[in-house]
Amino acid sequence: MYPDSNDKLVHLSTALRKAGAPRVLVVMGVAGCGKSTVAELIGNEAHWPVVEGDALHPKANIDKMSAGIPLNDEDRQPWLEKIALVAQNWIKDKECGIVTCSALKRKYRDIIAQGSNRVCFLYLKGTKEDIAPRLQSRTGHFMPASMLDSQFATLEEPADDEVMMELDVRADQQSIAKSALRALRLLTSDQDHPLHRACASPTATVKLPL
Ligand SMILES: Nc1ncnc2c1ncn2[C@@H]1O[C@H](COP(=O)(O)OP(=O)(O)OP(=O)(O)O)[C@@H](O)[C@H]1O
Ligand SMILES: O=C(O)[C@H](O)[C@@H](O)[C@H](O)[C@H](O)CO
Repeated sequence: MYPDSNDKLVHLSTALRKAGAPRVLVVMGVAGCGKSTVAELIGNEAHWPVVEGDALHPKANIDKMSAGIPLNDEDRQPWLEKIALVAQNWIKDKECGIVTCSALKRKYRDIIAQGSNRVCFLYLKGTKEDIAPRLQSRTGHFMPASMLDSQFATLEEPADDEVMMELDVRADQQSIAKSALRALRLLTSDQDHPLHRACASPTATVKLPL
């Protein structure tokens, strides 16, 4: 059993527990679930670089989403390939890094991971009711809140045989990031692993969702 089983915010897949500590984190989930926020917090704490996946979209995709039209597989293909390149370059160079990407379908995640079990998806799991208010109150972003239905319709939640960790979006962002990093660190006792660069306090408290 996963050693930190008291932490209700995280759930590790069997594939992740088998694979051990990853080198690349893909923070995934529907629009507005908190990918950029959580990726930045983990990146700051672990001293890993963060790439914002939205910055890799072709302009046509941004225009389409801004107009309230959901992307299709064909639209997403070149974008996913760029994200895959970012992830695979880190692995090839024996580096670590974090990239944000909605990665809504399993076949998208397969494109990114390219069969590597060093790539771990951090899935920010929440319901429409949890996430809609965040999108509605967010300003200055191209993604209209009206797109949330299509995001959920497209979403294929990652399964237990994928290298992934589920995180509960109902918690505050600091707790989510802290829980994720602590769980990842427990996957390796090798203190030279880049996950241990900035060690979190083992007694850090975790705020549970209401
Ligand atoms: N755990 C959280 N609790 C409350 N609010 C949060 C949490 N995480 C993020 N937020 C807020 O929700 C909004 C959406 O977060 P963020 O932009 O990080 O999501 P995202 O998944 O990156 O969105 P997108 O896919 O549209 O780029 C922001 O205003 C952010 O401050
Ligand atoms: O796959 C998709 O439909 C898109 O990538 C979106 O999810 C956005 O990139 C992003 O989340 C912006 O809000």
